[in-house]
Amino acid sequence: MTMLSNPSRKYQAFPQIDLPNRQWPGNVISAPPRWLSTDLRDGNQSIIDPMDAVKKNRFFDLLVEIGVKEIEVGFPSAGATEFDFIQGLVRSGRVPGDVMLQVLTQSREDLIRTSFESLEGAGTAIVHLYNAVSPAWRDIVFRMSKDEVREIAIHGAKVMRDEAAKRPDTDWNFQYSPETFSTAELDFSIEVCEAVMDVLQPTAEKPIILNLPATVEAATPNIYADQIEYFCRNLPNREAAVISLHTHNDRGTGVAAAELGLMAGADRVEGCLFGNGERTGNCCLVTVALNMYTQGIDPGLDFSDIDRVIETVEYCNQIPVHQRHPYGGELVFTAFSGSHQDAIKKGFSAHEAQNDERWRIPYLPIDPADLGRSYEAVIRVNSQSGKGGFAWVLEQDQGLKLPKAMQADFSRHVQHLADELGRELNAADIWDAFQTAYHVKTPDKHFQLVSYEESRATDGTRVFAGTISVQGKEQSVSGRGNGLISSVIDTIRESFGVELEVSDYSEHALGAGTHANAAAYLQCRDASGRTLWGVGIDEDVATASVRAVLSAANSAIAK
Ligand SMILES: CC(=O)SCCNC(=O)CCNC(=O)[C@H](O)C(C)(C)COP(=O)(O)OP(=O)(O)OC[C@H]1O[C@@H](n2cnc3c(N)ncnc32)[C@H](O)[C@@H]1OP(=O)(O)O
Ligand SMILES: CC(C)C(=O)C(=O)O
Repeated sequence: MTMLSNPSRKYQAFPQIDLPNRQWPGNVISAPPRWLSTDLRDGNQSIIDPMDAVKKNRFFDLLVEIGVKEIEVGFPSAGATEFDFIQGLVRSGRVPGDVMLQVLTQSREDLIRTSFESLEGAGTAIVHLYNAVSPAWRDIVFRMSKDEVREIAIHGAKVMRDEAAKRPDTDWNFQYSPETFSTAELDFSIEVCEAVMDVLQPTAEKPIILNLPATVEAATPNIYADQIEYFCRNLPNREAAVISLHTHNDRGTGVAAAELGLMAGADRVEGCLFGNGERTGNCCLVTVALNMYTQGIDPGLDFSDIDRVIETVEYCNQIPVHQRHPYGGELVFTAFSGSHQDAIKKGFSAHEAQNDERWRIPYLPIDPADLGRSYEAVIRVNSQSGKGGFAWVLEQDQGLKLPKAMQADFSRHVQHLADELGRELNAADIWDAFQTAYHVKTPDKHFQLVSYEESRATDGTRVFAGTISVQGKEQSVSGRGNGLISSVIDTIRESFGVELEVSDYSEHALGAGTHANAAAYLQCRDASGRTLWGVGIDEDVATASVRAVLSAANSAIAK
């Protein structure tokens, strides 16, 4: 079996839409749409084990919590589980006053009646009627003419109207979907929708929802936008209709199609959290909402604890959210590669220094904190990582701010360890490698600081006195102020024969919560001209600087 050398024998390009002077490319999304979650219907009908009432209730509560106001809760005529859940929900009193339940039904009399019965007692609700309108469905599924297919819709609308009239205590809203809209003739879809409107008599005050599905996504998203703009321009009595989008993701552009559809004039978006749904899924509501958020628009949906949302969605659907799913995936705030880590680290520093909230962190389109994620997870280190990665980890974990040149030196050790272990390095691996590389944990044969005392002279300069040892031989060291490092270096040359020449030195205080108060970094050359680094970490700066000298001396004798 091979792919076709000439696929045009089997597949044809989707025709362009004749839409002169299309407006949507110049439009911007400036306000959130009405959102409808179809997780409990389109999402539920697409999973291996449809949700039981416990899962459906848990999902429903989550949707209410994040702020979804229109929720398609099921397909009541599909069976007792669906019907009982919907009726149970209505009777439970758990549906907030500003949330509307929606149910879906084929345009068949008995199914429509069952759907109304399932909502008995609801304060307000939407009944959603559908039938497919495109040529393939007309020819293959229904084997009906256009007139007969239009008649299915008209008959369904009449049953809806009559069933609603029998239950005046509920505020009924009607939704109609010309299923397969995206592959149907536009004028025929309009004709069918107009016929449904003739029956239901919507007004601007009490509009009908016309939901225009890309039941199967068949073209680039600009074509869908053209279809929506064409529909909006040519539907008579447009003001009596809420135009709703329901995209699928067969070509991987379900979100893009919904966004362009909004630009083309739609008012409402249907979809599922994290894009669950038939085949490749529905439009992902999380992505569309957070795309808006990153453009400065409040989407009216709250994903500030996105991990909890994911936990519930994964539990209910029994499908994991992909690690790279926009905004929610486990890896989307993680940078492995060195240049990304470097840029993110610089971005966070610049962000801390600026005095406004403007978000300008390279590689991160959204602040992870807005979604309840922590910065700690941002940078991870493996063999692809550069200096920025471990420097960030050492700074976050130990408070150490390594000088640039020392980062380059330590980089060799990290690279070596990552190659050797063949896995991601965690913070403990990096700290351990650092202590080994710079002899922070000193074995017996190395230079040790045996005892020490730091005090202040009357003029305020720091005075240090202590004892160092190597291989059992002890020697006193002392010094004050800026001369301390050179006096220790002189001592280890004269007493132990180890030559060091200082080329750079820096120190800094360690932040609150770290295990010591000061860190000192010393760059030296040994007798053969090799560059060595020493690091000292201690309660006070003087002791840290002495330790840095001993650390460099240990590197000299270890080499
Ligand atoms: C695009 C979507 O996602 S639409 C939602 C789809 N969701 C579901 O189907 C889930 C729930 N469905 C079910 O549980 C069942 O299919 C039921 C209960 C609705 C109906 O079951 P059944 O009566 O056994 O029939 P089945 O589903 O096979 O329906 C096929 C018949 O319905 C007709 N039909 C399909 N859609 C529609 C429609 N929207 N309006 C009218 N008739 C329709 C078909 O032409 C076919 O007719 P035929 O038997 O004369 O050839
Ligand atoms: C019923 C409709 C809205 C649907 O699910 C689809 O066309 O995908």
